[in-house]
Amino acid sequence: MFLNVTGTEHAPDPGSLTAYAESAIAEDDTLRDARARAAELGAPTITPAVGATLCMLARLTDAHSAVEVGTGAGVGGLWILGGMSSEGILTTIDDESEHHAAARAGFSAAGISPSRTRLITGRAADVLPRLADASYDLIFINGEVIDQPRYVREALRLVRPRGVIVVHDAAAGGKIADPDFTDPETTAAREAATIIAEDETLLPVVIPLGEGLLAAAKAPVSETDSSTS
Ligand SMILES: C[S@@+](CC[C@H](N)C(=O)[O-])C[C@H]1O[C@@H](n2cnc3c(N)ncnc32)[C@H](O)[C@@H]1O
Repeated sequence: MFLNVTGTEHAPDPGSLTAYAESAIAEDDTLRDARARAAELGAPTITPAVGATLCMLARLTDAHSAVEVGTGAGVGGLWILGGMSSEGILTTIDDESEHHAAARAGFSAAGISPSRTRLITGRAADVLPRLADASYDLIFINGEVIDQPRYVREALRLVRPRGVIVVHDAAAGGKIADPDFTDPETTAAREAATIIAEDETLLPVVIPLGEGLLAAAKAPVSETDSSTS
C-alpha cells in the first residue's frame, strides 16, 4: 500500500518510480499522528518523500532558520525541524488557528521545544513582508497556487546566500507544461517558476515528487554581491 494514505491528492501509479520514492520513506508515529490530525481537519499534507527532501535540504543548508508558508497540521514542519540545527527555529504561517493548534500538538509530541517554533496566525501576504531580509536558510511555500508569485517574490528577499527556496504544487496539478492550460492557477505557477528562472543568483531544479517541487539554491555571498563582479 502507498505509504501516505491521508494527504496525497494524486497517488502515483503503483510500480512507478515516484511510488517507489514514496514507499521508501518510513515515517514515525509522530508523523503518522500528525497526518491523522490533518485528515480530521481536512488539511492537505505533503507526501513522505517531499518531507524527506525538505529534511535533507534543511540538513544540507545547516538550517538555523526556516519559513513555511502553510503550516497545515504540522507534517511539513516536523520534517523541516528534523533536518535543522538543534537550535534552529521554524517560522510557520497559516491563516487557520485550528491548523496551528494541531501543529502545536504535533511539535509537542515530537519533543520540540516551543522556543524552536514561531507559529504566526495570519495571511501569508501580510506576514511575509514583516520578516527580515536575507535571514532564512530554507523557505518552503505550500499555500494556494494562485499566491505563488507573491510568495516567491518575498522568498527571494528572505533567503540567505546558500539557502534554498522550495515551492510545492509547482506543477499546477500537472498542467504547467501544457500550453493549452491558461487558467489562473496554472498561469500563477508559471509566473512563479519564471521569477525563479530569471534570477541569476538561483540554481533551480524541478523535483517530481508530491505535487511537484521547484527547489532553487541561492548562490554564495561572493556570487550575489554585485560589488565583487
Ligand atoms: C497544503 S496545506 C499545508 C500543509 C503543510 N505544509 C504540511 O506539510 O502539512 C496549506 C495550508 O495553507 C493555509 N493557507 C492557505 N491560504 C493561506 C494564506 N493566504 N495565508 C496563510 N495560510 C494560508 C491553509 O490553511 C492550509 O493549512
